Amino acid sequence: MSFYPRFISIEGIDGAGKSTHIAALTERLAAGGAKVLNTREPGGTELAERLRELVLHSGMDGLTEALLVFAGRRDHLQRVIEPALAAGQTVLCDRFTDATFAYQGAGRGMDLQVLATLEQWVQQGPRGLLRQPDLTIWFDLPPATAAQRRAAAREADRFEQQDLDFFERVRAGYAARAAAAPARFARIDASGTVDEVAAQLRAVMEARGC
Ligand SMILES: Nc1ncnc2c1ncn2[C@@H]1O[C@H](COP(=O)(O)OP(=O)(O)OP(=O)(O)O)[C@@H](O)[C@H]1O
Ligand SMILES: Cc1cn([C@H]2C[C@H](O)[C@@H](COP(=O)(O)O)O2)c(=O)[nH]c1=O
Repeated sequence: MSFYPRFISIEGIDGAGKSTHIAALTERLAAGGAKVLNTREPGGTELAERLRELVLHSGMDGLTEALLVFAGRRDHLQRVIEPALAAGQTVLCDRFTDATFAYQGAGRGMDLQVLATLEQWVQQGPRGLLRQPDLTIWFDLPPATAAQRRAAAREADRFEQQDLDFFERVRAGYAARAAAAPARFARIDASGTVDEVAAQLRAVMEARGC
């Protein structure tokens, strides 16, 4: 059974093309009558944006990264995401917890059970339910292609400086999360042209009634 998704996350390895399509996705949702809140992780609140700066630019191990992104997520959920959902808004979030399982879990080798415990603690929603996106759009791209696109676009942060093996593991981490939650995940083959990727995205949204 499918239902109108109000909490939507966008995922993929760095350079997969998420940012390129978020504005059009926002417009589509708004044209359908949704009041859209655009946000991102790490980040989304003043505190979480400060943690983002540390995670992206200061040296630390995988556990420290995970603790900081989950601390930021807690603040983000409490101050921004839960109030927006309670007010009937649609939340469009550039990355959420699947990124932690992919980057800190698969990429850095953090124990997935530890991440699952942190996820349970941090994402307790109303009535004790685990807060998860209703829909996760995964832009899937081979790491070599993503690296070429990034190189042409901008200066690399701590994650973007990682080698192709790291991004192969991160990609596999996303694939594992998608396999574990097939109803929530929609995979987009991001290797085509911008127009081809946009057409896939439209098809995903149509299939979800958006
Ligand atoms: N389908 C495409 N074909 C070729 N280039 C693309 C395509 N989609 C995006 N790009 C380009 O690739 C670069 C990375 O795209 P974008 O910034 O949208 O990725 P991203 O997933 O948001 O990355 P990050 O998560 O690291 O911020 C940009 O220069 C963008 O113009
Ligand atoms: C949420 C989250 C993110 N990351 C990493 C993934 C990216 O390399 C950066 C964010 O950069 P973007 O350009 O905004 O996509 O942070 C992570 O390692 N763990 C997380 O939970």
